[in-house]
Amino acid sequence: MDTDLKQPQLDAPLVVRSSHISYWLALACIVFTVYILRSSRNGDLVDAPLYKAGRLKWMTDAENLVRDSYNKYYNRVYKIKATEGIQVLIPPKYLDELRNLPEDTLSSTEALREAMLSKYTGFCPGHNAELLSTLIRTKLTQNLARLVPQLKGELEYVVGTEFPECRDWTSIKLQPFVVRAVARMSGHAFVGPALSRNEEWMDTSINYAVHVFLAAVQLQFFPAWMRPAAQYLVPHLRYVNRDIAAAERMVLPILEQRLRDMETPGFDAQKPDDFCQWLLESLPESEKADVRVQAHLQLIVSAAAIHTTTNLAVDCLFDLAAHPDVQEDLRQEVYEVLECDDGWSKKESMSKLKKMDSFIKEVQRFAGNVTAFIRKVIKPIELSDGTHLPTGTKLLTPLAGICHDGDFYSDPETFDALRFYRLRQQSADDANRHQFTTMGDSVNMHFGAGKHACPGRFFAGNAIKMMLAYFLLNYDLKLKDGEARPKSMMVMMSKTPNPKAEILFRRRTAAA
Ligand code: HEM
Repeated sequence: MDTDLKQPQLDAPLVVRSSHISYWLALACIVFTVYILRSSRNGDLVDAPLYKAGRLKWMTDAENLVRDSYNKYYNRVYKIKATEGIQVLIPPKYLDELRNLPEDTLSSTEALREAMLSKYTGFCPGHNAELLSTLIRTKLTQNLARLVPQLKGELEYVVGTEFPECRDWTSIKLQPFVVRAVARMSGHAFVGPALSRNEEWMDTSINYAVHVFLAAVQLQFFPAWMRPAAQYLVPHLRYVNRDIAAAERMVLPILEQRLRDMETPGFDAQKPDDFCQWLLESLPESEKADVRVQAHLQLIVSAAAIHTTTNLAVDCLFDLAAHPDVQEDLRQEVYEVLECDDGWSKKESMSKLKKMDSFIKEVQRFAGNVTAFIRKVIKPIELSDGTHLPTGTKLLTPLAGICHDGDFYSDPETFDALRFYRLRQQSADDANRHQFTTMGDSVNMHFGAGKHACPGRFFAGNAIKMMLAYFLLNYDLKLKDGEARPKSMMVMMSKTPNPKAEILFRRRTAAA
């Protein structure tokens, strides 16, 4: 039986449906093709070998090119000329020299501003960037255990209202459902329950990132000198502005209510525990009540959280469907940790899901992004091998190559769900070193490195574990007959699960 998800909300005009996404991706590809066929005049001042591949190939096959170039120039600094001009690829052995350089020497913010054309798209948290990361790292991460029952409630609600019953095996297009589930769960933690179930908020928080990305792609089509005028020709910039206006309109009453409540005696004892409240307590006095600041930061945090977490959750569900034996193993662990002895309400439960943690990390090794550590050189840098990186150089690490390097992973081409679980058994140090959220070496780069490493990875890890646990307890999963695990899609350097791919679900109680 093939069933499309029951999603009345998809009729709302602001939602980017998966067919629309395909349309815009196709448009983006055409625009980019024209762009890359124009000759690039990017400076090429770094003395390192250039890996040659057609720029069109970079648009569709970047993963294989990164892996091939990594192996070809093993342990050496090299250059590629991809869709964004010349970029310098840094192998793991040089990352220790770079990861902790100050922002005024090697900048993550500048690299992001350039890639997202923030001058036009407005996509940048600006002077509140550090505050944003600090609040995620402290308030959100410290509250994870307390948030579990609330997020579980959101998950049950979204499954109850939008997921088919699946009495028998039912084919489900997964990505459109998961993105809404993740948006609800994150919305609860970010903007609070009053807005997290509001359809317009859902649409806006999901679509803002897509609109920014597509606006940046369209703007790239024009040379820099034309952009001040060309910005008015870019339809997605209008959508971005519309998202911002909608967010401000929706956040305003929440903000006003909070400000009134904060004047009420006894408010502290029952104050809401969400990003909106933490911002109110931490923003500079002049910005606390400024709805433009609050709404913009809410959109930025949603953009950072929703699609990244969705992609990995979808990939995990695809891999569960492809590996029924892993389903059984993980289901048993979930049952023991969460279902017995009221585990859902215990602080340490999510970290006790060690097999699942290993599985998610292994899925990310195969399906995660192909590059990481996007940086721009602000002051010239000299690497220990003598390579000179002048001001303006754009850096990346070849993550897809690192993830399949036999020096770092035994039998690297084999998907081994319990690989990191076993490594964790080796010693107390290893128990910490091989967790999904662990960083600090030059190999675990899926969450970046150094000061700008992803502060939201603990929240993402928890949300994904909850979702997998919920599906394992309540459903069996399998691939459609005769089909292989759905392949990821490459859009320039970004890798995403196929938004149209379907797998089969059957409710376990119905099957029993
Ligand atoms: C599986 C899910 C996620 C992945 C793969 C991911 C990945 C990343 C990566 C690669 C970076 C750049 C790090 C660097 O360049 O060093 C980053 C930055 C960031 N992420 Fe995540 N992320 C995820 C989920 C989240 C979530 C759930 C949040 C919010 C709760 C979040 C908030 C941020 C923020 C604010 C930054 C910017 C940090 C800074 O520049 O200081 N991310 N993320």
